[in-house]
Amino acid sequence: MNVSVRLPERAALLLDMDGTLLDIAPTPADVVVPVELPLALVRLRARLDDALAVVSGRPVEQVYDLLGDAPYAIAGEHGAAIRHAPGEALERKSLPALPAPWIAQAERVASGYQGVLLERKAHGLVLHFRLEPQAGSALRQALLSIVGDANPDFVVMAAHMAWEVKPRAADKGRAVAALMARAPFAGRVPVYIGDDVTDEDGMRVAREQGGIGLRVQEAFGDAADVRAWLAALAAHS
Ligand SMILES: O=P(O)(O)OC[C@H]1O[C@H](O[C@H]2O[C@H](CO)[C@@H](O)[C@H](O)[C@H]2O)[C@H](O)[C@@H](O)[C@@H]1O
Repeated sequence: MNVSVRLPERAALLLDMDGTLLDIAPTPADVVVPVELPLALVRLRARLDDALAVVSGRPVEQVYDLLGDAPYAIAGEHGAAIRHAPGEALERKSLPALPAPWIAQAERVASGYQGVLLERKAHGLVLHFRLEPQAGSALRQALLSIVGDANPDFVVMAAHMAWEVKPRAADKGRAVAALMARAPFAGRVPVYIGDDVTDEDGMRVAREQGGIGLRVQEAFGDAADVRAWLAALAAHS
């Protein structure tokens, strides 16, 4: 794909991870980080005076394990936790705990399928059905009956071949706002790139702050195209 996206002057890059920087893999543990990616991010980070963040649904620790300090800041669990700078302690939002009976119920649901994975997060859980796609709608119904469709604290959110129970108060829009309020992001033009439902909040806040929100599928094609674009930008740094 011929990508013609131009980075504005004084941009801040806010990048989703799975499906944007990394190709989607059969399971969350199977993702592969191409060797060139951290190198390109490090060069871009220098060009942007450190204003480069990864904003992920994964816990911050997992993003760090995969990308190290290539991104200056990392927002994890859809903004529930933010590491604002390399080596800094995590800033955690005060969020409700996932009720223990929900976890037990979700475990029971997952155990009814061979190919369904239950992923736990500090304030949520995910049922992955990529290995058993036909389970998708039954899993959604099961989670909705566990959580309810109007719970004030938690929501069942669609993700790529997965359903996630997450706190309503954690979203990528709030993560972008929190990042953009501090150095080295403050005063820059946010450019948010993402591919999933959860990324729509990040794109919206980037646009509200005078920046750009780009959907991978429309602006680039796929994650390999995003990486090629980042590598080209880095090469011209
Ligand atoms: O916000 P992101 O960085 O894009 O993270 C979103 C979710 O990514 C992971 O799940 C997704 O990617 C897996 C690996 O490619 C894939 O197997 C799965 O089907 C996708 O849903 C991760 O496991 C979740 O915790 C993230 O919320």
